[in-house]
Formats: sequence, C-alpha cells, structure tokens
Amino acid sequence: MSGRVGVMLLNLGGPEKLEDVYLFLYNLFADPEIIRLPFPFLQKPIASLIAASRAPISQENYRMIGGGSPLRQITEEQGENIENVLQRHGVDAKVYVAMRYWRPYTEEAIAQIKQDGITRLVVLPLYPQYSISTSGSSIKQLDVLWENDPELQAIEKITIKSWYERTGYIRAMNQLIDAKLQDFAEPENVHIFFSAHGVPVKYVTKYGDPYQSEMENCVDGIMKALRRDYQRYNAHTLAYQSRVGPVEWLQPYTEEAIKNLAKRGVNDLLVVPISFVSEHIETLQEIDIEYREVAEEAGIHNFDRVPALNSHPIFINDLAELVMESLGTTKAAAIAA
Ligand SMILES: C=CC1=C(C)c2cc3[nH]c(cc4nc(cc5[nH]c(cc1n2)c(C)c5CCC(=O)O)C(CCC(=O)O)=C4C)c(C)c3C=C
Ligand SMILES: [Fe+2]
Ligand SMILES: [Fe+2]
Repeated sequence: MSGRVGVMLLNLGGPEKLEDVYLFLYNLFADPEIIRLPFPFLQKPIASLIAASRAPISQENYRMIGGGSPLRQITEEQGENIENVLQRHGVDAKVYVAMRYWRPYTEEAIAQIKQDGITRLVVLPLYPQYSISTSGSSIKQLDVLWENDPELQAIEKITIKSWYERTGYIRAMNQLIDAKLQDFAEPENVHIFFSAHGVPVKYVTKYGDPYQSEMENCVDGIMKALRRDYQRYNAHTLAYQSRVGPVEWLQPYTEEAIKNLAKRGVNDLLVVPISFVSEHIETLQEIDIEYREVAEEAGIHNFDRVPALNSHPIFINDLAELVMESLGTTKAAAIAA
C-alpha cells in the first residue's frame, strides 16, 4: 500500500435547522435520480415548486424531532469511529463525509481530499442496499466530478456498491432486534415488522433498480441469523414507508400493513428500520410518532422500535473491515473505477 488513503462516506444529508428545510428539499427534488422528468430543463422549476409546497409539512415534522435532522452529527461520529478502528489496525486513513443534499456537500469533501493529497479513495455509501435514488445518485455525481477533473483522475477510486450481506452488519442488527424482543412479555409472540424507505415502483420495473430484491435478501439474511426460536415462532413482514407524490411506490405500504396486522389480531409489534443506518426524520418522527399512533388506533397495544445502528461497535468494526478488504487484494465487494 502506498500514498495517502481516504474513505468517503456517502450519505443523504438533512436540514440542520428549520430554515434549511426549503433548500434541502430543493436540492433533493432537483436531482434527476429522485424525480425523473422527460425534459431536463423543467427539473429546477419543478423542484422549486414541489419544495415550496412540501416545506411546511416537512418543517412541522422536523420541528417535532427538535428542529433539525441529527444525520450530520451521527454520520460524523460514524466517520470518527471508523477512522479510529482503521488507525488501530495500522491503516492511516482519513475519513470524509460527503452528503448529497446538505452540508458537508460532496464538493466540500472533494476539496478537502485534494488539499490532503489523498491518492487512494474508498467510496463507501452508508446505505446497506443499493438504490438508483440513493447510493446510485451519489456515485453518479462522483463519476461526473471525476470525468471533468484531471486532478481527481490521479486518485485511485474504489467504489463499494452495497454491503447488506456482511456478517458484522447482520450480527449487529440481530443484537438490536434480540434486545428489544426481550422487553416484550412474550418475545416469541412479537411480529417483527421490517420497514424500509420506499421508492416508486417504476424504479424497479422500468429502470432496473436492484433495491427491492436487495431489501428482500437483506431481510431474509437477518431473519435466518436470528436465534433459532425466533426464526421458528416469530412472524415477520417487510413493508415500505415514506411515500411522497402521486405515483405508485413499492408495496405493501407500512401504514396499511400495520392496519392489516391489527385486523388479524396482532397485538405486539416490533418495527425494524432497515434501509438506513442512522436515526433520522423517518425513524424519529414517522415511525415513533405517526406509525405508533396508527398502530395504537388500530388496536396494537405493544408497539416498539429497534434503534438505528448509529455507532454500534460491531457495525463500525465491520465497515472498517470492509474498507480494509477493498484496499487489499480482496476485490469481491468492490468495483474499481
Ligand atoms: C435508503 C433510503 C432512502 C431511499 C431509497 C430514498 C428514496 C427517496 N426519497 C425521496 C424523498 C424524500 N426523502 C426525504 C428524506 C429522507 N430520505 C432518506 C432515505 C432514502 N430516500 C432519509 C434518510 C431521509 C431523511 C434525512 C433526514 O433529514 O433525517 C425527504 C425529506 C423529508 C420529508 O419531507 O419527508 C423527501 C421528500 C424520494 C422521492 C425517493 C425516491 C425516489
Ligand atoms: Fe428519501
Ligand atoms: Fe416522511
């Protein structure tokens, strides 16, 4: 190994204050990987219209969780922890956070990487499963930056696409699920409810997004690694949340699935957020407040949620290991670009 090593953590970003919400939403909807329009010249005007109409609802949701997204702080902590594990293993790498729609923006991370003289860069999306709309969008943005900048072309870029099959990730998820199941009076009667962030159906059926199949495999992998008695007795569901706009998204929708389970007599429900590794608006507001209310109104009395991984030590160690494997001879999980 020679030269200075960098690790770039890709994430979505979130508004830090209520005043940031409009611009954050504008950045999001201006991304053609989030809203695909037939005419590119319409992207920005439509983004400002949708952002303006969604901002009041979105602001209200951020107000309910303290006035901003915790994503920056959590992602920076994850970065520091990964860096520490790498250092302990003798890998003198520096970790950078590159957010797609808020600060620190990808461009800020790139400027720092250039200044630090990084010669090898591992690009690590903080999304376990690949979607065109998340990891795909950030990876595309990097490809464009690389294409247009000879200074960047001198940096060897190793891009990891997804990593939901990693045993450390699955083990950490299982620990969190197991701990929460123990809090129920009858753990084997609890319905384990995986709730993933949705995408429009067209992404899968028309654009070939592997997101749904990776999600299904991920849930299977987690269930198969659970304690044998849970595998045997606990029923589970995968549903999709956070739909926005008029088009059809992946189904079943979380809200409907909760109501249907209540109708079938389910009384103990443990929600597992599955598409994202940090606490964020959709866990803290949508699951903890909105879906809890839906569940209680439908007659589910015992409702709980598994916390996000954040800086769970098994998870952080696993990501650091993935980085080391990508830098070494094992290229299985990585594609060199
Ligand atoms: C794997 C995770 C995610 C996928 C897939 C995804 C696709 C996707 N999202 C939108 C629209 C919105 N997303 C918003 C917030 C948001 N999205 C994710 C993750 C995924 N999105 C996260 C982690 C967050 C929250 C960040 C935070 O602040 O904590 C929002 C804004 C919030 C709101 O107003 O509800 C929108 C809008 C689309 C259209 C899409 C796929 C095409
Ligand atoms: Fe989203
Ligand atoms: Fe939402």
